[in-house]
Amino acid sequence: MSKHTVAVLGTGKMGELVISGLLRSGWPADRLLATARRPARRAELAERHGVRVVDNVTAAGEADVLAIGVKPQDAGTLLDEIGGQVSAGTLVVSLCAGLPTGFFASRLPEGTPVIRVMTNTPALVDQAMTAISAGPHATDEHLALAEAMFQPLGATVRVPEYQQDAVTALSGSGPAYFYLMVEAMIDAGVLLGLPRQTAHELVVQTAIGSATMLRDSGEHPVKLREAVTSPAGTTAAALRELENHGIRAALLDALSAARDRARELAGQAR
Ligand SMILES: NC(=O)C1=CN([C@@H]2O[C@H](COP(=O)(O)OP(=O)(O)OC[C@H]3O[C@@H](n4cnc5c(N)ncnc54)[C@H](OP(=O)(O)O)[C@@H]3O)[C@@H](O)[C@H]2O)C=CC1
Ligand SMILES: O=C(O)[C@@H]1CCC=N1
Repeated sequence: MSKHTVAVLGTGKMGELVISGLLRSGWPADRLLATARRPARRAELAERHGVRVVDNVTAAGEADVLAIGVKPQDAGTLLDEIGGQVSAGTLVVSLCAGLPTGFFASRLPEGTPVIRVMTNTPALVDQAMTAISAGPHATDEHLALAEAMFQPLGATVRVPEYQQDAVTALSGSGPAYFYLMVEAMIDAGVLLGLPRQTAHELVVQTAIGSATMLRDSGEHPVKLREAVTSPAGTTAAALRELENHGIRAALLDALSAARDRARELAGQAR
């Protein structure tokens, strides 16, 4: 795969995760390019990762894989800038929430292959969940290349593009839901009189243990929950309160809102 040159256009949080993950996986730094808007950010990226930071037009002309790391609202402007540099031999990989591959295809030369990817921030620790969809002109070879780029960052799955807004709601935004839960549990521990640091340690290790069991035991979460829930015990008392407060309904509404917001972002992008 190292024969390809990857440029990340708009290297913010996600773009930097892609670059650092590729470097950790052994991708040669001289086959990576980054672009950024602010001079301070450009200098930071060059110093931190040893990659060449160039302007968007240079990157689009030199690289044969363009990873689009800007916010959905900024993608149209970026495509206007680079459109003339892109050829049918360039693979465009969008990291953007909401934007369909057609958004890119309609602004790039006819025949440009486009792939849509939804990854998440645990890429920082090589535990990302990345869903990959083929758009116009993307072949199996292009999908394999996108997979090779994201596999070092964690797990990958191929999904039909129509599922990507739901994926975004579930795993793209998902880390934030878990962090909110952890934050609230730590506060609850403090309310019950535990020192904050102790509460933090207890909750984080419980989250890691629970996640590891979910992944490694092969058991359904219901079974794992039942094993914790003793008759007339403490867990049942807590779960009743969570249900009283509508935790399931809250999650159904929250994820629907995230999915709807992804659609709105697509509608608003120019
Ligand atoms: N954060 C997350 O958990 C996830 C985000 N995504 C998607 O990833 C994309 C990036 O998100 P995220 O990394 O969080 O956002 P960031 O704001 O951290 O990164 C976007 C970067 O793009 C830069 N930028 C904007 N316009 C240009 C341009 N014309 N040329 C060069 N650089 C430009 C911005 O520069 P400046 O800082 O100077 O404004 C910024 O550094 C979004 O489309 C988002 O939907 C997908 C999955 C998860
Ligand atoms: O909040 C967002 O719009 C981005 C996309 C998924 C996670 N963060």
